[in-house]
Amino acid sequence: MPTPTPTAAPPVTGAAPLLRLSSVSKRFGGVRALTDVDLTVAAGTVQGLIGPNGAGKTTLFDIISGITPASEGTVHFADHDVTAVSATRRARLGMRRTFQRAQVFSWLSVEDNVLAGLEWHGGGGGVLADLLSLPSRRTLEHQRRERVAEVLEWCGLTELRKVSAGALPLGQQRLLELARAIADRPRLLLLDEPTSGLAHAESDRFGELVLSLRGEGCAVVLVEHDAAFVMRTCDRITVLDLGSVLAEGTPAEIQANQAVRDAYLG
Ligand SMILES: Nc1ncnc2c1ncn2[C@@H]1O[C@H](COP(=O)(O)OP(=O)(O)OP(=O)(O)O)[C@@H](O)[C@H]1O
Repeated sequence: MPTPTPTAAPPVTGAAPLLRLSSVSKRFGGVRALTDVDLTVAAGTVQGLIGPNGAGKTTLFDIISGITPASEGTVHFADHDVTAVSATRRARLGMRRTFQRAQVFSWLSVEDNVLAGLEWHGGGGGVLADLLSLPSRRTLEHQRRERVAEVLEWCGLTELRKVSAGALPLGQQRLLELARAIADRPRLLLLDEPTSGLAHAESDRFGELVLSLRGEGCAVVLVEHDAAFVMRTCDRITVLDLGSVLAEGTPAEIQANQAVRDAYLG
């Protein structure tokens, strides 16, 4: 069956902020990695985060996802103050993240990788329900399998579903990581250098999938070094330099910003 081409829907406008960072700073000993960073991301929009090496992008991602605590400032997500909330709890609220180095369970099949993205809600009755194969458990299992099939089709991975994830080339591992991240319909997706190491066609496809997610109301924040990808995929862009926000605006505004050109785009 041919893979359906995801349609790039327009951004959802007028939405309340889903993610809001206020005056976030981060120190590592004597190193100031971030200083007074504000960031607001609405549902159904794609926000790019760019800046030179060492600007603080990864640190900001770590703070948003809860891997690293901020030294100062607050993080609000989905109407909750999550500043002091664990990464696991943030994930339960609907936050998902991919990493600079694609992280897949290499020993599992492609479809089991995506299934793993759904498993963590628990099995509706636990081990006992499994042992007794209760109808509620069978229904849940069926729904999960259906969702996995849907996501694999959407990411163009259906024909590879039985293949070990570790045997996939990088481009398909990135798609698989995305498939696992979106299986549970996240509200916010954080993508760390999603096109790194991808061929042009793969990166184009990745961009289409991101725009399609946006059309479904998912907010996406992406750190990316490929400026062309950022310009065509993002609704708004935040430029970090030396740990501070240098500029924020639409791709056109960022492209025309002289300070940004000097510091980053050249
Ligand atoms: N765990 C740490 N301990 C000490 N310093 C750190 C730590 N993590 C990051 N830094 C420093 O914080 C600053 C920001 O680093 P960060 O990795 O967030 O930048 P980046 O924009 O993601 O860079 P790149 O584009 O190279 O990935 C750098 O000066 C870095 O050396």
